[in-house]
Amino acid sequence: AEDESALYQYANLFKYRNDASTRFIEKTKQTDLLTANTAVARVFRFIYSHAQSDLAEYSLFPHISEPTDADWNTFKELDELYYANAKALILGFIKRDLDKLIRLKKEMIVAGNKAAIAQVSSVLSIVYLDYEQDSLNALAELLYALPEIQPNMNKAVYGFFYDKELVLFHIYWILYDLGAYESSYQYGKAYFALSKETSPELISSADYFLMVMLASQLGLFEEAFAYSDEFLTKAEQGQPSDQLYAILAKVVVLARRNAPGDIEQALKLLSLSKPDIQREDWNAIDEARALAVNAMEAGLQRNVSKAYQLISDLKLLANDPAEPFHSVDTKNLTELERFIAEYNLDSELAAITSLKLVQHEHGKLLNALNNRLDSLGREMQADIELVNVEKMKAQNITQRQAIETANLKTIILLLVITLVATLAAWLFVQRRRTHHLAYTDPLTSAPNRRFMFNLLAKAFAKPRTGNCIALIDIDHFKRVNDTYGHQTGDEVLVACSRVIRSRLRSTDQYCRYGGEEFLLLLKEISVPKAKDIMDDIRLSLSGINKWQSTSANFSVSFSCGLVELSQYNDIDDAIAHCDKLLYTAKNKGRGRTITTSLENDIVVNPLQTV
Ligand SMILES: Nc1nc2c(ncn2[C@@H]2O[C@H](COP(=O)(O)OP(=O)(O)OP(=O)(O)O)[C@@H](O)[C@H]2O)c(=O)[nH]1
Repeated sequence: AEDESALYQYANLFKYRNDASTRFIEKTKQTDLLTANTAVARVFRFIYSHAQSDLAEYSLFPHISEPTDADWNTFKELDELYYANAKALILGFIKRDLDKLIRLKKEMIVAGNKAAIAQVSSVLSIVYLDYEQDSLNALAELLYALPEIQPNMNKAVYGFFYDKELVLFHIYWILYDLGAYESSYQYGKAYFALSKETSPELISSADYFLMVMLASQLGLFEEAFAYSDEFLTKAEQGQPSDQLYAILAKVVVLARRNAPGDIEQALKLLSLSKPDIQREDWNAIDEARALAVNAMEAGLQRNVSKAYQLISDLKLLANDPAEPFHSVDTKNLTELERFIAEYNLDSELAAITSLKLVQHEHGKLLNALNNRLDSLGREMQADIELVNVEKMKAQNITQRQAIETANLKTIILLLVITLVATLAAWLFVQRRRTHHLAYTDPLTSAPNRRFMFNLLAKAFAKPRTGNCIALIDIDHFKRVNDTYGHQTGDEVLVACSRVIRSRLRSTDQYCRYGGEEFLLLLKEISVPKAKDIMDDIRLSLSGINKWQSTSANFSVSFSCGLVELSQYNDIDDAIAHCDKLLYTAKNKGRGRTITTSLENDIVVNPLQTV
C-alpha cells in the first residue's frame, strides 16, 4: 500500500544522492526505499539510481526502470506536489525532456496547484539556464514561480523541493548578467535578507562580492560598506581568495565613494594585503593575489595600461585549468576591470558624457524590461483562472480535450518580443541619435553644412536646370549680440531657422551654413519665384519682434544672394558666387536679395530698433 510518510523519507534522501555510495546506501537503508514495491518507491529508486548507478545491487528489485504511467497516476493521487516534483526532476535532469516538462507545468495549471506549478517552473528555469543557455526563459520561469514558492523552512528536503532563496539567487545573477544592475541589486537584497534568516551558510563569497560591487555602483555607499564588512568577516573563515576579493570589494567601495581619505585608505588596504612571503615561494594563489592587488593599485593611481595588463595576466592565470580557481573568478575579474575602466574614465570628460548618454537609453530599455518582468510574476493566478474558464466552457460543449494553456507560451513569447523590440528600438534610437548629432546644428535644430553638402552633391549629380541655392546672412547680427546679449542672439538664430523651415516647400532643404548664415536649396523653381520665397521669409521674420530673453522689441532682416545651379560646374563655384551676391546685397544697404538676373531689390525691413 502507498504510504504518505514514506514520501517525506524518500525526499529526505535527495541531499545524499551525490554522496559516496556507502553513505547513501546507509541512509537509504534507514527507509524502506530498497524493499518497498510501491509506485512511489519505484519512482524514487529511478531518481536515485541516476546518481547512484549501483543502487540496484542493494535493492530487492534489481531491474530499475522508468516509472510507468500507472505508477505516476498512483503517485499523483497520493500527493500532487511530491508527484510534480519527482516527475519534474526526472524530466528536467534525467530525461532532459523540455516539452514534457512544459506539459507537466500545464497539467499542474489545469489542476490549479500553485505550489506544484512554482516547483515545476523552478526546475524549468534551471533546465533553461543550464542546458539551453537561455537565461531569458529561465528568468520568466523564476519570476513566474517567485510569488508562490516557499522559503527554505525545512532543510530536510532541501534540493528535492526548490525554495525561494534559490529562486531569488538565480534572478539576482541572471539580471546581473543581463546588465539590469538596479533590478539585480533589488533581488540580491531580497535574497540576502531571506537567506540570512534561513540558510546564511549558503550565501557564497561571489554573492557578497557582486552585492558590494552593485551597491557601490548604484551609489548606495552605506549599504555597500555594510555588505563589504559582512563579507570581510565571513571571508576570515573562508579561502585565501575569499579574503582577497573581500578586500578588493572594499577598495572599490572606497574608491567609488571617494570621500577625503578614501583613496589613501584603499591604497593602504591594498598594500597590507600583498603576499608577504618571498616571491620564489609564491604559489598560484599568491601570484594571483599579487597581480590583483597591483592591478587595483595601478588602477587607483590612474596607470591604466599597467592595470589592464595585470588584469589580463590575472585572467590568464584564472583560466588555467591547472590552477585552483573557481569559474566565478573570471566574472569577478571582469567586474574589477569594469571598475578600473570606469574609475579612470573620470579624466576623459567626453567619454563619460557619451557613456552617460548611452546609459540613459540603456536605462530606458531596462525599465521597459523591468516593467514587463514585474507583471510576469503575477501571471500564475491569471493562468489558473483562464484555464478554469476554459475548462468550464469545454465541459459545457463536451470538448474537454481542447483545453489550451497557450497563455503560458504567450507570456514567454511576449517577454522575448518585448525585449527584442526594445533592444531594436534602442539601437534604432542610438543610430538615429548618432545620425542626428552628426547632421544637425544643436542650437537651431537645422540640418548642418555636412548634411547640406550631401544633398547638394546629389543635386549636382542630376540635370540641374531649375534648381536654385540661396545664401542668407542676418543683418547687423553682431549688434544684436552686443546690444541684447548672446542669448538673444541665439534666440534670433532659432527664430530665423524656424521661419525658413516654415516657408520652404516640402522639396526644399536648408542648413545652418555658419554663424548667422543659412544656405537654402530650392528645387525646380525659377529665379524670380525663388526670390519671392526669400522675400516671403524676410517678411515673416520682420513680423517677429518679441523675444523671451529680452523685453526690448526689435526685429531683424537679412541679406541674400541667390543663383541658379545650371550656370556652374561645381558646388563651390555656385556657393562662391552666391556669397559674392550676398556681399553686394550688404553693400547696397542690406535687407534684400540679389540674383544674377535681377538686380532690383526691395528694402523690406532693415533692422529697426537696433
Ligand atoms: N549669439 C550668437 N552669435 C553668434 C553665433 N555665431 C556667430 N555669432 C556672432 O555673429 C556675429 C556675426 O557678425 P558679423 O559677421 O561681424 O556681421 P553682422 O553683425 O551680422 O553684420 P553684417 O553681416 O555686416 O550685416 C559675430 O559677432 C559672431 O560672434 C551664435 O551661434 N550665437
